[in-house]
Amino acid sequence: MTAEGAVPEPTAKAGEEHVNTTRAVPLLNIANVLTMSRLVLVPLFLLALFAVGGHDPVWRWVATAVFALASITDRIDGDLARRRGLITDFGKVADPLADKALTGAALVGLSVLGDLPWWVTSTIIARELIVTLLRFWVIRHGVIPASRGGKLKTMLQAIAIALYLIPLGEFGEPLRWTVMGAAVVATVVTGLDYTVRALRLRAVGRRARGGRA
Ligand SMILES: O=P(O)(O)OC[C@H](O)CO
Repeated sequence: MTAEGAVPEPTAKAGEEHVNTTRAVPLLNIANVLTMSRLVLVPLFLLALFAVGGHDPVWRWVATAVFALASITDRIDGDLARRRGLITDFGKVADPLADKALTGAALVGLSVLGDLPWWVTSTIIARELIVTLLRFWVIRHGVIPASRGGKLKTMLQAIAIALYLIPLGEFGEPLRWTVMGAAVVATVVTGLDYTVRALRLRAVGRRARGGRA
């Protein structure tokens, strides 16, 4: 990673990984600042979630509001980066990482409080960890940005988590389970898709380097 990020070649299609980078973009730009602010909101969210034993309705609403605010930055930073030409390699790596920190913290918090089964949390965190490791494994060949499926997965996770955070009582159970079920399926399916993308990118990169790793 260099001191500055870069925008993709004009020929690169949106949502596809690419090897080459060209025009320099300052790292300290509004899109990246928003991405980093998502990370700053994670401890604040956890403080609100665990306040007064973790099941106080008022604090659950506060935790939901902080989580929603952090999730909204995910929409805004991506849009700003695209519209203002602020896409950087740093942003492509940091954006999914910030999302994973937020969703990971929320899932573990909900499981610790006994509100969400651990198998859901473990499945999602295992996928996020594997995809992150894959991204770093192939980084010398290029960056794998978030795909449309990955963005949809993150949105489903955020809605499902919000439904668990909001004190809906037992009435909310069917809705919670439906959305969380869809989020788990999207998480696994997109994880497999990224695995294929990483292997393909590595193969192309190795061929370009004459067979070297
Ligand atoms: O599925 P990933 O790892 O590409 O993550 C997607 C991002 O969270 C979308 O902002």
